[in-house]
Amino acid sequence: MRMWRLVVEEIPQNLRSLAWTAALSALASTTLMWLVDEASQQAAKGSVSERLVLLFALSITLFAVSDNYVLVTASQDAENIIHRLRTRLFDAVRASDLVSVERLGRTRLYSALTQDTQTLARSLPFLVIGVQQAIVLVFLGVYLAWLSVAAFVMAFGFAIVAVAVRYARMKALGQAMRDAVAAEMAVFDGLSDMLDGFKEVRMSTTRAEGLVADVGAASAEARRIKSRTKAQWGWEFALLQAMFYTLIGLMVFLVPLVAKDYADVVVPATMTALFVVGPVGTLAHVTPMVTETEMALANMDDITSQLRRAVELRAGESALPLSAPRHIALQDAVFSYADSKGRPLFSVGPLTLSFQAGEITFVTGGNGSGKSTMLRLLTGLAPLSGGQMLADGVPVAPGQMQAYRDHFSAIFADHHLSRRLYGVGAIDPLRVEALLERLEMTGKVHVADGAFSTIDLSTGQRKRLALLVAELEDKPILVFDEWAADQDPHFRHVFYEELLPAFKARGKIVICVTHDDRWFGMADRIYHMNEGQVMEQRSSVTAAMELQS
Ligand SMILES: Nc1ncnc2c1ncn2[C@@H]1O[C@H](COP(=O)(O)OP(=O)(O)OP(=O)(O)O)[C@@H](O)[C@H]1O
Repeated sequence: MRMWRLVVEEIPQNLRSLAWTAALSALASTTLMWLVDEASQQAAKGSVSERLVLLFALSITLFAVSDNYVLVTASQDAENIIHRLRTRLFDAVRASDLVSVERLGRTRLYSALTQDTQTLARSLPFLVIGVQQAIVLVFLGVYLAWLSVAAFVMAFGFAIVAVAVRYARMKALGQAMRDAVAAEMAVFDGLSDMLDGFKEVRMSTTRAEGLVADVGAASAEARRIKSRTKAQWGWEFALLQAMFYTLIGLMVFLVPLVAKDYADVVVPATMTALFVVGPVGTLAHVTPMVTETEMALANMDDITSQLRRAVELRAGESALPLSAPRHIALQDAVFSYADSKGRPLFSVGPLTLSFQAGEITFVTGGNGSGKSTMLRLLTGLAPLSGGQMLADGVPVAPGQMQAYRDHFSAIFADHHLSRRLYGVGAIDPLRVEALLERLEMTGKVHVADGAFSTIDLSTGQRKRLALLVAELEDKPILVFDEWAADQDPHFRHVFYEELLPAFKARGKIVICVTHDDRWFGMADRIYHMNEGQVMEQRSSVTAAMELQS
């Protein structure tokens, strides 16, 4: 059972104290039941002793204190477990490759981090209570068996049937619950579409209607499945209550037929049966949570292991150092996107390209020709399925991949700008000021406490801030994927004629995906891509000859 394994692995230090306190709390509730029984018998004979009252008060205190400890510890442990699972998931995402993360999709990752962790937070404390109530049942069972074996067989035969029926029903509902989760995911997908594409949705009534209809249908499906399962729960709940009354009936009508002493056996047995009802009800309530928790854990395990598989393929990536290269290249590099069944979709290669320090290389090509895919390979974000990656003429070893990636500052077409300037070390305010001025962003944004004052800016302005971060990072290789496409003509000019040559003069390897043919003359080398293949249109030799002529 995943749940048990998780608890044993994650919170071994509290397991023993939890078990002891749960047993103590169970002992206190059983003592309470026995005291009620004793007190009623004493009351029937005249008066109740003060000792019983004192014991009663002590048992209640013990019960309250131990129950509180169990609940608080279990809830805190649940949060600890969730924190560790989340951190593990973050680490797995971080260490995985881009293709695996894209294949999983945002919706699945979000739902694991929200819905599944919520299920765990809700159910883990209840499951501990379930264990505690099971201990109460054991104590009650011993007491009942001591009173009357017949009463014990009736009560516990009944309890086992009640919990088993509930568990079997929940197992049968497993598929329905999985369908409900799938429908919930479709709702999440629709919500992402609506929020990410809010402008597009707002701009078209028919698009908005289509989207809302789809989300509505998914939500209605989730409602239909959940209502159906809840209707069944309703019936089961009513049946369970009816069974409890039947149990009391058995105690008062059947037990007297087999027990000799009515006052000493039937009354306490009926009382005990009444106390059995609570724990059995709790167990019946908690049992479905086992299925829910197992499903949530299975989903989180599946996601983590999918990501880990990608990590294992590239095990030990961050182990070896790699000094800043002056020359990088792809040699006969091959890569294919694959669908969920592993069938190849778009392929690139074999690609052979090289990039030199102190040179500007442009990569051109039509939409969908494979430029961004080539950049993913060159930057080590997607794994090569053939060929190799060279740094200073030497193949980059698997153990050097992270060190290799760390030499890049890349601004991809879909660049994400964080407000905080992560990983740039100590920030020199004067240098930041100068950079903001150079990027013509003075007065619009400033940097304070390691963060931009705002990133609510235009797309072009955000890309300028990304360039500022790249400047601060001062890495030897710079990659710009259609960076200038979002800039105005004036700043395009600044980019191609001032910023790129400045990077080149500082000995950087500059790689630029661009459609701006007006500035093709600025490149030392131009590669053109077409349907996943590459050809060199201008080498550094031809560029030098062009300059001379
Ligand atoms: N994550 C992905 N999964 C499957 N196929 C993909 C994925 N990303 C891109 N592709 C496919 O790879 C092909 C090349 O895409 P790529 O983004 O590399 O082209 P590009 O030259 O950069 O295009 P553009 O100029 O439009 O940005 C496309 O036909 C696209 O269908």
